Amino acid sequence: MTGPARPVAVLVGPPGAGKTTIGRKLARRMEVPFLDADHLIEESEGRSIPDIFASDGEPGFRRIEEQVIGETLESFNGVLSLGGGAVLSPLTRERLRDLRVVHLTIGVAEGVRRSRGPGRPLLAGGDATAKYQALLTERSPLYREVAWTTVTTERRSSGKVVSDIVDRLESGDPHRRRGGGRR
Ligand SMILES: Nc1ncnc2c1ncn2[C@@H]1O[C@H](COP(=O)(O)OP(=O)(O)O)[C@@H](O)[C@H]1O
Ligand SMILES: O=C(O)C1=C[C@@H](OP(=O)(O)O)[C@@H](O)[C@H](O)C1
Ligand SMILES: [Mg+2]
Repeated sequence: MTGPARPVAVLVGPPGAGKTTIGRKLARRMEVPFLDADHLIEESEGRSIPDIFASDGEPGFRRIEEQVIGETLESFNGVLSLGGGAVLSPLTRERLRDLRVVHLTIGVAEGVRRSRGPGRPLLAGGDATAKYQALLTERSPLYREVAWTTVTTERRSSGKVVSDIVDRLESGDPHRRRGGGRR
């Protein structure tokens, strides 16, 4: 008997940590499908993320995000990358419990640098570093709460990061370090 399809891995972490980039490469490496929650939201709404923030505000965006992630987690069997703020929802955190959740980390300076541009309304305007730092302070405990494993992307190529994640998923050991076994 087979249970319901479950995601192979779910990627969480702050903006610019590399969830979308690494998630796509991880899926390719593992030969499973890839989905990005922000893309699913844009598709189902027919609007861009900045447009949704502008017309519905952050609370409106969070409601849509929670619903889209919930639906996807029920049926999807592949790699799913979430948006950086998805873990703010207690219901989403509950739904992530017992899944292979990969927490990608990044330092403030590099995180800010990688998150520049019009696509991320939460960090637009004002002091991006202060905003990013505040966001990390609020969310770091939440990322840690849902994480099965944690991997840094600071000064590391996406290929290396993907290899680490694959090693951990395949061995079932969330603390496995490369070099200690199969490469
Ligand atoms: N390991 C990495 N090293 C350097 N740059 C990266 C790395 N991973 C992602 N990036 C770059 O950082 C930016 C943000 O990546 P993205 O995958 O959109 O992050 P997220 O989805 O976590 O916000 C992109 O320009 C991407 O090319
Ligand atoms: O951190 C956040 O609250 C957000 C992060 C974005 O996704 P990425 O983390 O993929 O940039 C996107 O969901 C939206 O702009 C809100
Ligand atoms: Mg992303």
